[in-house]
Amino acid sequence: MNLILSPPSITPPPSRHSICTVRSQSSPNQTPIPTVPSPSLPPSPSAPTPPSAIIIGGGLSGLSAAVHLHSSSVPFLLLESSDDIGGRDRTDIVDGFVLDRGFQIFITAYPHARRLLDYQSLSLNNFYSGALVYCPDRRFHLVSDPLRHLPDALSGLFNPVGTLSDKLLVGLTRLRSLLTSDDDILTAEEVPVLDLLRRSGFSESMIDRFFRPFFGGIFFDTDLETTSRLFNFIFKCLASGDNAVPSEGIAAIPRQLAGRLPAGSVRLNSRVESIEVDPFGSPVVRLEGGDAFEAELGLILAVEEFEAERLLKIPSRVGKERRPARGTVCVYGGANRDTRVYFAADRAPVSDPVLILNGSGRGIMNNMCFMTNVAPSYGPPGKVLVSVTVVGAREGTSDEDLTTEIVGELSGWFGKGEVREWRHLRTYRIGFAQPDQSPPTDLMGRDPKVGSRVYVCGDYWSSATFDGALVSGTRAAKALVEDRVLLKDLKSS
Ligand SMILES: Cc1cc2nc3c(=O)[nH]c(=O)nc-3n(C[C@H](O)[C@H](O)[C@H](O)COP(=O)(O)OP(=O)(O)OC[C@H]3O[C@@H](n4cnc5c(N)ncnc54)[C@H](O)[C@@H]3O)c2cc1C
Repeated sequence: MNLILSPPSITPPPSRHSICTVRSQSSPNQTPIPTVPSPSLPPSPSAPTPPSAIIIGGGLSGLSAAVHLHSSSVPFLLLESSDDIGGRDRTDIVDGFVLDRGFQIFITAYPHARRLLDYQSLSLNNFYSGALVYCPDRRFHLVSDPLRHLPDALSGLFNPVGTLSDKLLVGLTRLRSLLTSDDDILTAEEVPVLDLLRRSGFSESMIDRFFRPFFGGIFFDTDLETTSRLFNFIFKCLASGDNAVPSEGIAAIPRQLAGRLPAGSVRLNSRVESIEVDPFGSPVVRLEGGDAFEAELGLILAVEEFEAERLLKIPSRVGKERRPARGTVCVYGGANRDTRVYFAADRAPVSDPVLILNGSGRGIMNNMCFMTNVAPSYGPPGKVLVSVTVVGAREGTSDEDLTTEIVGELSGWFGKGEVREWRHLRTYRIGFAQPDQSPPTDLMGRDPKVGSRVYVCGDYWSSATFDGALVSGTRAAKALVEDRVLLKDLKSS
């Protein structure tokens, strides 16, 4: 059944029987889950529970929706298919090293994150404001934020990472972004980042040595096809905040949100197989295995774009041309691909907490970093965590070949003797890192309400950033709460 009903209407649902627990069809020993029966499930007479909203997906968007519902006293159940919350923001501990599932940087100036998260308890560790660029001359050159590292910026004015005028242009772009409101940035006329940079007057060497690896690493898009709106938004956030990682890894962010939720409101290992609508007009979600939950108060779909399309049975970008996916990422909705390789070393050849970019035009590494320079907690005492990012999942290359290639490149950068002792820890291949964000985009966020009591959120619904995911989840939950208030008013009038 197609769940996208247009236009959405708010009508009081017919009165119904009492709420009951669902009967598990798959595992009789499982603890009963509070819900109401779907049309095909006979109502159980036991354990009446109050009606609730359902959230599908425990990534940042689902969790921020959950936090808002909870603060609005709307009971809910969050269903997450995997074995933990966090979605794309998860962290593993391997041999005492803290490994984020893909290199991720949290920008403290993200406007919604600022309001929602408690930064102090995340114990953030900042990166150097700038980057070290490995250039075609086989040497490292520093690009620095002049407002935070003036002496470094001055001494780098004539280095080969772009021209003097490029460096002045960076300052100008920084100033312009700070003077423009977020709304204006997110709704401005848009072009691909590459066009914007060329039109702005940046030289090809500045683009190739700095912007391509830097923003290409952020968007997993070294062709720089991503929208200029997102570029300007990120540029502004970088100019007004810090790049950081929590001491306990990126998963500390979703964990903080989950920590605010009532006990029992999150159910893991619960993959939603389908969504239906019951005779009362309530969405009913059915899990793999047969359990069903009625979303009497509303359903918030907080899954990846391709999964939302599967569950809603329609393309999410209705009325918009479907953009070709990059590389072989088409199966995931035009998302970019990302591969991460971690190495462990006894000492880091660079001691600063700086991101290192591959501006040489050679090799497969896009950027790398000695994570323990940024956050010592990322490694056991006396050890260094090295992380390397390659844009694209490189599916045709085995882990072993990839590691050999990267070790060869690192040896060229730092010397064979330095790299010889590094030990491979783990490789993450992430087929779906981010949705395609090339123009046309709607980064202000689309209307989360897509049907009667059905709301959608997720990074693809606004911007593929932590902030975009968080803000879209809050918006979906707000829409659900507002509809409930309207519904109450209608009932009482
Ligand atoms: C490697 C990598 C690096 C990144 N770096 C940055 C960065 O530096 N800065 C930045 O701002 N952003 C970054 N991002 C983007 C950011 O992580 C995402 O935009 C954000 O986490 C998306 O959150 P979400 O809730 O929209 O989706 P997700 O995190 O994908 O959450 C969706 C959840 O739904 C669950 N789910 C799916 N289907 C079902 C189902 N049928 N039933 C139940 N549950 C289901 C999934 O298991 C998942 O937990 C990065 C992403 C990756 C992968």
